[in-house]
Amino acid sequence: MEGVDHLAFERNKAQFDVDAMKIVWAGSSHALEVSDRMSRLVASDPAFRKDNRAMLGRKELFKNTLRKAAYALKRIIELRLSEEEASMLRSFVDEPAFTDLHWGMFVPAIKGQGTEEQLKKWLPLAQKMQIIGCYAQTELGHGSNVQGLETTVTFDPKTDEFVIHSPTLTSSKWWPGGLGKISTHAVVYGRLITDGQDHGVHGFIVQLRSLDDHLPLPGITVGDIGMKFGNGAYNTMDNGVLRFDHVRIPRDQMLMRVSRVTREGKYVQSNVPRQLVYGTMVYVRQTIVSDASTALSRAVCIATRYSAVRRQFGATGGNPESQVIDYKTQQARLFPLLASAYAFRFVGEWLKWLYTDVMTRLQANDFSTLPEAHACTAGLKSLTTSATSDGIEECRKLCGGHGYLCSSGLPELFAVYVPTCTYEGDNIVLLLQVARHLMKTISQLGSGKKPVGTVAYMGRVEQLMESRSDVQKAEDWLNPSAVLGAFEARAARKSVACAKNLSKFSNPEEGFLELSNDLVEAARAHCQLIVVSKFIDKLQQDIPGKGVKQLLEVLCSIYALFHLHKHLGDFLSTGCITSKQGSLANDQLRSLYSQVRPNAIGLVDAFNYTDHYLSSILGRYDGNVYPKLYEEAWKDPLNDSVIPDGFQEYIRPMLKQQLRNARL
Ligand SMILES: Cc1cc2nc3c(=O)[nH]c(=O)nc-3n(C[C@H](O)[C@H](O)[C@H](O)COP(=O)(O)OP(=O)(O)OC[C@H]3O[C@@H](n4cnc5c(N)ncnc54)[C@H](O)[C@@H]3O)c2cc1C
Repeated sequence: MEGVDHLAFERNKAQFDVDAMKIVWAGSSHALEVSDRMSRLVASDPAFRKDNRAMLGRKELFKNTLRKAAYALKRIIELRLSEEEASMLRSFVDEPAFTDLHWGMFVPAIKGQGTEEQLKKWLPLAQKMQIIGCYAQTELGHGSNVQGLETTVTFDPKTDEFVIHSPTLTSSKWWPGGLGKISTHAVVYGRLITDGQDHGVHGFIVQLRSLDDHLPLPGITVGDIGMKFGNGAYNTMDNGVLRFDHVRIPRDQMLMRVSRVTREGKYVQSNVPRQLVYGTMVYVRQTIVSDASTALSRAVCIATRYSAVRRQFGATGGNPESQVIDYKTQQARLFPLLASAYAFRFVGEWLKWLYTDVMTRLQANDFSTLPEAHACTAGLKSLTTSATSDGIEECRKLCGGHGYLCSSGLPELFAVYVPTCTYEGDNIVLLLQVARHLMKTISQLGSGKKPVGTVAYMGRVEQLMESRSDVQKAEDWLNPSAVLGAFEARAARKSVACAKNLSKFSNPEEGFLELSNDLVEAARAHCQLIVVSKFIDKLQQDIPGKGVKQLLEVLCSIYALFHLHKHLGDFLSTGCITSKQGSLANDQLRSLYSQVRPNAIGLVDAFNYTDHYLSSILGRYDGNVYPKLYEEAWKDPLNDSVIPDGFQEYIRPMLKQQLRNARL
């Protein structure tokens, strides 16, 4: 039935002001207004259709992406959209494209690493898309280990140029998005060599293709690296391979904000501190954390709506069967993910603040918070993207068999999302960086250096090593200080245990390698503490709207207690809580799930996603799932004919026992 809201009875159960929650989710009334307007603009324009994406061949799929990118830019210009509106519009088009790397990596790299003159020259071209850029760092042989990159960039003082070369097969650039077929330019990372001396890896702006006929420039071999995981998904992106054969670029195309090469070929550090470039990394990782909340909330929205529609078992006395959302096991899998989506939203919001704070301090030559900010963005990127990838897959399972259909929207969402665990820093490598920071923090405690920011709790390490939770009944776990105390003690104790074990090794690096699993766990505990504490901080703010704050408190407790329950071994083995207190936390969780249940649909409606953006029959706003699933099946190309192509040649001979004579 068209026009009927099959989930109206669920929406009526909500005990809070959904519109007010929409504002909290969006970040402000203004952000909600813009995102609502942009998402509707995209949804109502047939040019942005994407429901057929999983069935398109690679070439058609890719061409379609190019058309959408060009059309989006046309609309942005026609409607004179602001930068904020344009970026929202692009995100609602919801198709990975070369533009993501252009805006998300190429432009920020120039902004972060270029001099004033370079900004003046390159940014206007990039902003109008008169040039299209990508970010070419990773090589076939090296990704995580950036210092292992092999591309050479040698200064030639005779011509005042750099010569870029790929000396080995493994030095081929491999993976950069937008590189394969589209980018005209790239920020290329290679080893800078002047006068025979290797100065390590630096960034250079390199033109790859002609701006007239798009052919690769002399000495450049470039192409796409091939199909990737899933249907549709990230195959809309032209991840590329690139080789240089002694390609020459002018000297002023080295990104020279922090170091430069003079006309005479001298390598000099500028008076701009090297740490400034870390600002870009903090920015990029902060957007990845915000995107994690978006991807997870999409999956959760689909799984929650479908769980309210889907009924299995339990029909009694002529009543319908039970909605699967009423099963406690379904709630215990789904609601922590719902809570995580909100938790990641708020930690992402906080990271935005952190980025501005870091930048302000950097401008004032204050680098004191930088190592901490760097470690914390690395850790949060790792934690949120891993949890989101696992969460999307869990949502697919929560939707049973139908979740496996592309029309559920979940397989493509998963396939698009999972590489986030790898790019912008492999998640394990990042946690190891966090662990290094934690170990350094502990080693400096004795020297009187006060830990700042998210490691400030380490300053109370002596007290945290001794503390005991005073939880006596289940409701005590609703007290934020009880939760914080347990998470801080667990994180501190895990780190201290690692530091103690490390000190037994005569060679610290050997110890670090040997203990890396424990170090990763300590880093994870630290990052979970950050998410919990930022959620709690958010709740200290004035949050208007009937029942909004109360529900957020419920979600915050679910996030914390779910992790406490999941990692109970940590909390018990470090002696932060007793097994009785662990079991009280579990009791409290059950009660919290019951409080979410009537509000579940309202809480996912608050994400304010259009059906176009969700692209899921199971997650339709109106809950009209079955007729639409049935309709969708008939659209599959296999159903174009009643008898499939291949029947006469292969199946008929089988049925008629004539395989021996068949031409196979
Ligand atoms: C979809 C996608 C898009 C990408 N886009 C771009 C782009 O636009 N530009 C670009 O330059 N690059 C891009 N990349 C490349 C990406 O940044 C790298 O793949 C990433 O940095 C990981 O490096 P790697 O592939 O070398 O993995 P590896 O480092 O080889 O990882 C392999 C395994 O080794 C483990 N490992 C590695 N080092 C350590 C260690 N020290 N200790 C313990 N374990 C370790 C890892 O955890 C992992 O399990 C993209 C990648 C993907 C998948």
